[in-house]
Amino acid sequence: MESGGGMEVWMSWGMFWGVMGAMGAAAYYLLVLAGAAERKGKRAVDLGGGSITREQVKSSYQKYASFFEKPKQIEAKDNVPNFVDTFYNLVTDIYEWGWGQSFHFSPAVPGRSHKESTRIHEERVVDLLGVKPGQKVLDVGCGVGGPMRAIASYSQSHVTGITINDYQVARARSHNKKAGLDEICEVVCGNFLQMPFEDSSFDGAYSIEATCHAPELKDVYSEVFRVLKPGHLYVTYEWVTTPLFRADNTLHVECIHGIEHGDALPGLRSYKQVGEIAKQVGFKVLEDKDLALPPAQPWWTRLKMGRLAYYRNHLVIALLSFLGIAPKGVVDVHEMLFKTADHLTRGGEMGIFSPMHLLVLQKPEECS
Ligand SMILES: C=C(CC[C@@H](C)[C@H]1CC[C@H]2C3=CC[C@H]4[C@H](C)[C@@H](O)CC[C@]4(C)[C@H]3CC[C@]12C)C(C)C
Ligand SMILES: C[S@@+](CC[C@H](N)C(=O)[O-])C[C@H]1O[C@@H](n2cnc3c(N)ncnc32)[C@H](O)[C@@H]1O
Repeated sequence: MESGGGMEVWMSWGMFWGVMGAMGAAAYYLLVLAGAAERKGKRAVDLGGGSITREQVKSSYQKYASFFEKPKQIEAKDNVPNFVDTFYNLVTDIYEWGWGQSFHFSPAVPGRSHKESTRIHEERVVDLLGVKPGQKVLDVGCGVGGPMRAIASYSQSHVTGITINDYQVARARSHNKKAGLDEICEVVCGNFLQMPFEDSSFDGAYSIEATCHAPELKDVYSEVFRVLKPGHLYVTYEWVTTPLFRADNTLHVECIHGIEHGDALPGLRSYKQVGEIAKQVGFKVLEDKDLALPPAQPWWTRLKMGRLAYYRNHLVIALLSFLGIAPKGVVDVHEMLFKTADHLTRGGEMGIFSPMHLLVLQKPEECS
């Protein structure tokens, strides 16, 4: 009897430590190892609220969400840069953790990884701009500088990036230094609607999925026009609705509103509008086409394939938040991203939305 009882105790202790060990390993995997698209970059335990204090994350998220309540504050033009800055405080860490240092989409390239496809989409900008080593290039809305580093090392040009978010400036500078590119990559905190640069001072300019945040596209295009040297080029990848979008189709409208809500957009423009605005500003339009159209492979497959990982990420974030490691509001922010991933995927599948409408624009030579 006694020895049987001893055996039971021994077995239950064994099971206890076994379960504890398994839980510890699972927690280590979830919290430390898993989920980082860039393994050496952000880790789940480092997720924060950008320049916002931990305590303010929840209220900042609520403030962000309230912009879309009626009457929509997002419609007041002057509020937009501030609202976009708040958005990037909330999402920058999650983007880096779950996507990488390039905050944009790219067409899937058969046989290539996401990282390689991203790089190909970025290097295409250099090929289109035709910039030479040592020339000065402007990155309009640079994020944490993934594209800037790829473009600078591919072209050996000097790239200056501008972003409204000072947390991104710090992240981008730190990444530039780590990559040994800080001599040719510079980052400035500022508003691309009023840029702190001299007239006609850049040999080339580009924007990747950034100008969609401008309340008036003509304001940012006019600024790029001003700072670009005459005869030189501006390449932009625009978020637009495509010719398949129907304003009288409820499904389409809901999908586009979902994209606007989860991505801090004051209102998506149509593919037609972007080219027209460029012309109004004075640019010569050299190319105007949707890079998402076949034969390009779908850009949204990466988003769709990630679904399982997003559930795991949600679990990790909820756990970290419960343990007081991640700020409370991060769960809400992640949920918002979760929903927007769905809207973006549906927009891609229905063919009503593109995040890569290409414009190659030239400032006329006679403009001095
Ligand atoms: C150009 C913009 C951003 C484009 C993309 C970089 C981001 C758009 C949606 C983001 C994401 C959605 C789902 C997230 C997921 C739930 C999370 O677990 C991990 C991060 C995501 C994959 C996240 C990553 C970045 C996006 C793909 C806009 C804002 C103009
Ligand atoms: C989706 S991110 C893209 C970043 C980068 N182009 C990339 O592909 O990684 C959009 C960027 O535009 C910047 N942005 C939005 N509105 C801005 C404004 N008014 N002035 C300066 N930057 C702005 C954001 O801060 C962010 O860095």
